[in-house]
Amino acid sequence: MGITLGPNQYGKAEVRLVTVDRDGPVHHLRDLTVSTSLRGSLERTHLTGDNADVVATDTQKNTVYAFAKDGVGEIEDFALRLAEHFTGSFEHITGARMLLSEHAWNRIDVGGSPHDHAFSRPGGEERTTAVTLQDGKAWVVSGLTGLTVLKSTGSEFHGFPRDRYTTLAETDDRILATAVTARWRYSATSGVDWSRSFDEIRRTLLETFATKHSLSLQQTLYAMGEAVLEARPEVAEIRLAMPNKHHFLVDLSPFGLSNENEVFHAADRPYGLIEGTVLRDDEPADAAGLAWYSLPEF
Ligand SMILES: O=c1[nH]c(=O)c2[nH]c(=O)[nH]c2[nH]1
Repeated sequence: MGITLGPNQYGKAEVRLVTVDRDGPVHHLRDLTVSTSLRGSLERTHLTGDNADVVATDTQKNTVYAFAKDGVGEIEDFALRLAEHFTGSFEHITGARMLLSEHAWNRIDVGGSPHDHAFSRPGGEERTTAVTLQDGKAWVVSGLTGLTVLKSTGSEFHGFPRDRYTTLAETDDRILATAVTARWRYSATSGVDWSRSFDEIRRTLLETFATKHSLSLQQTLYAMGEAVLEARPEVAEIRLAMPNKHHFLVDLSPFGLSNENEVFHAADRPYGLIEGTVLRDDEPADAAGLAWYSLPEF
């Protein structure tokens, strides 16, 4: 009984591509996950390890980023462009399957107007509360998780120490993106319009993220907490956990292309994790230890 190679395909799965159309002050953002698969006469690599017919998956990934430089357009058109390129350029590649998904972003509303370069991702967000009642005392710690936001400019990061392990380039213009987890402790457990308070705190967090020019995510975190405490007297203390969802500029120079903050690799992990508490001067940090005990993230 003979053994033979059946149907097969190979490619780069889940290329995380973010593009920013910076033609003017109003930026247009696209966020895609692209998976490429190529099919064809691929017996040689499977049966003998001869890779003469194998378009490396790394090449496929680079092609996705390089093609994005010309603009993505409709995902159907982008997928067709890629498929036609792969099948048209390599003799042994006779088929291509491109799987694309697009992740939606909405403009953040600031003072009733859509912001030029700050976005939030719809969905995935939760409103939370943790009520603790012990020994006759009560605390309400409310919050939100999964508030995913991104600004395509207005963020810098430089001036950090350099040692022999530092490779990060300084930047005066980068994408800043995070998924905010916020928990705030109310100074009272009655007489608060919980719903209105939540809406106003959320709005303040979003507007501050959008409008505060950022020199670090830490600075943005503090500014967001400070703005909430300034605007909402019912809040005694706010804690924020903000992962730095890195967007790395793709080096397109090997392909003879420039990249002026247009094409990014949205990295999944590792991520920076910036956490901090913002509280009032007269509020000792551990005044409500029981309220915070064992809450996720804090
Ligand atoms: O805003 C930032 N804060 C950091 O602490 C940090 N560290 C890093 O590598 N990038 C950044 N960005």
